[in-house]
Amino acid sequence: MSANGINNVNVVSQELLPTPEQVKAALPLTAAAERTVREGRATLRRILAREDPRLFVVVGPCSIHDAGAAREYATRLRRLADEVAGSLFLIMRVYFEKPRTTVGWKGLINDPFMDDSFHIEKGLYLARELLLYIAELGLPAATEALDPITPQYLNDLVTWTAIGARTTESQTHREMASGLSTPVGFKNGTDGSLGVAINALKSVARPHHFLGINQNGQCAVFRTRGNRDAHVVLRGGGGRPNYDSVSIAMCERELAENGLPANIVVDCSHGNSNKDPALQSLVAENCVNQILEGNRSIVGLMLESNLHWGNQPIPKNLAQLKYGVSVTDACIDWSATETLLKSAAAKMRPLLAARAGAA
Ligand SMILES: O=C[C@H](O)[C@H](O)COP(=O)(O)O
Ligand SMILES: C=C(OP(=O)(O)O)C(=O)O
Repeated sequence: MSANGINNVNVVSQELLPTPEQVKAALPLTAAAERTVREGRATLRRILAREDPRLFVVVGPCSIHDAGAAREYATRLRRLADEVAGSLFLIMRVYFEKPRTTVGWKGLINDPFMDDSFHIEKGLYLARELLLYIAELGLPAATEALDPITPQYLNDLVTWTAIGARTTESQTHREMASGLSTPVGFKNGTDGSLGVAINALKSVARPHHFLGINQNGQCAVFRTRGNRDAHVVLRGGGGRPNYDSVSIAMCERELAENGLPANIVVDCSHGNSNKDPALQSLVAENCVNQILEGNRSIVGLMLESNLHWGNQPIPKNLAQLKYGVSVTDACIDWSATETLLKSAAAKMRPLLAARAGAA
């Protein structure tokens, strides 16, 4: 506490971080990684504009806690992405920041060693290193932007950004997203409310003026153009799913009434599967069937998937951690992921061929 008891009353300590420029100098964007990001974002924009008829799928672990397991997952997903590329555009979920309902492990950046040592500097380097590896594989990455500063360290390696259900209503996150260089998905609220996401879309498309840090780590006023590639992510909530055709039609109507493009991503996990991973494939299948029956607004899906099924609590003795198993929400395993995505791709193929023929 300061001597006068006025400042820093509740602050225990502060330490300086390397600037975004310094972290990027240590782990620079390579030509191969840049190509992945540029092409990935361009593909997404074409999907959002209906110039590419494929469905994009954000698929991967609920959270990254083990960079080695994430690399193995990325290598497998890279191969699968090629196999299904005719119908699906796969983007790996690479989530480093976890918004908690109350408290809990807040992700690899916040506490990379999962032992309450909170080595945030190490977390930033690990996150950038992993994103670089994945981009160099030629696999686009998606992440949640939770802390408004971290995109300055990482966003050049990201293809799609999420704003989570707990922060969609936050002005800080809407402002930050208005300046992001990626397409951005806003989740509906945890109570299932769509209104907060619609308001977010109306806000994020506009210019904003707000505070942030620049690449040199200095405080700066940012003036943004507005993000025109924002869309809603339906994740269910309040005890009810919202991926069914009635919910989708209601969302389409809300978007139209607010002059917003009819672009909807369905998160097959969270409130849409009542956090039961076994239900994710039913949700995905239902959405694909809606598309086959004529739906044109569902442009993307999200799946929580890992090398192995389920989840595990973080043990005190980290040697007891099971490899490739989520430490946050329960995930489907690799074999279920492969089956689900191959089946979705096969079902979509004739439709895309018919649409291509008609064009
Ligand atoms: O996706 C992950 C979780 O649903 C989110 O971080 C909230 O988790 P919690 O309710 O366990 O805190
Ligand atoms: C936290 C997440 O989801 P939501 O914001 O929908 O709860 C997530 O996707 O990791």
